[in-house]
Amino acid sequence: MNHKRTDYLSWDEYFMGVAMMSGMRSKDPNSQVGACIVSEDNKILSMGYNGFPKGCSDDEFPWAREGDSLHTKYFYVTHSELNAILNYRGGSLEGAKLYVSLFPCNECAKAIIQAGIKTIVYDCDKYAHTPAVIASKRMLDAAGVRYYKYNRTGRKITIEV
Ligand SMILES: Nc1nc(=O)n([C@H]2C[C@H](O)[C@@H](COP(=O)(O)O)O2)cc1CO
Ligand SMILES: [Zn+2]
Repeated sequence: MNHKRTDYLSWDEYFMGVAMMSGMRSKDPNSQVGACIVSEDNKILSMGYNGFPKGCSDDEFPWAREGDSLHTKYFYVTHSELNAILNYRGGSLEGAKLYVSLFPCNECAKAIIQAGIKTIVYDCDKYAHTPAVIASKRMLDAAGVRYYKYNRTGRKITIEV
C-alpha cells in the first residue's frame, strides 16, 4: 500500500462537517446551527453554535418560538456565527471564510462584514424569504462578501464517541 487514500474528506466536507458537528452542541429544540471560521490557507480559527450567553442558564431562559417576546428565545440567543466570531481571540479575521449550516441573518451579516470575513459557505437557506435574510444579502452584496451554497456530496460521516 504505497498510494494515498482517495476517499479522504474534501476541504469543504471537512469544514462544513465541523460546522454541523458544532451545531450538535446546541440546546435549541428547533434549529441547531453551527459555524466554523477558516483562514485563507485552510486553518480552522474558530467555531460556534447557537445558545444563550454565558451565565444565562438553559434551564431559566426560554426556548419558545412564540408568545410574548420576553418569553421567547429570540431576545436572548446568540447566533452560531456571532459566537464563532466572538470565540476567536487570536486577532484578525480579515480575509477568513465562514462555513455555516444556516444562512446568516442581518445582525450576523453586520458582524461578518465588520470582522473582515470575505466568504460565506452556507448549507440551508430556509429563511431566505424573511426580511432578515433579504437585508443580510443586501449588506453582504454591498460589502463585497461572497456567499455560495455548499454542495452536499451525500457522504455519511459516522463517528463513534
Ligand atoms: N443564521 C442563523 N444562525 C443561528 O444561530 N440562528 C439561531 C437562532 C435560534 O436559536 C435558531 C433559529 O430558531 P428558529 O426560528 O428556526 O426556531 O437558530 C438562526 C439563524 C437564522 O438566520
Ligand atoms: Zn444571526
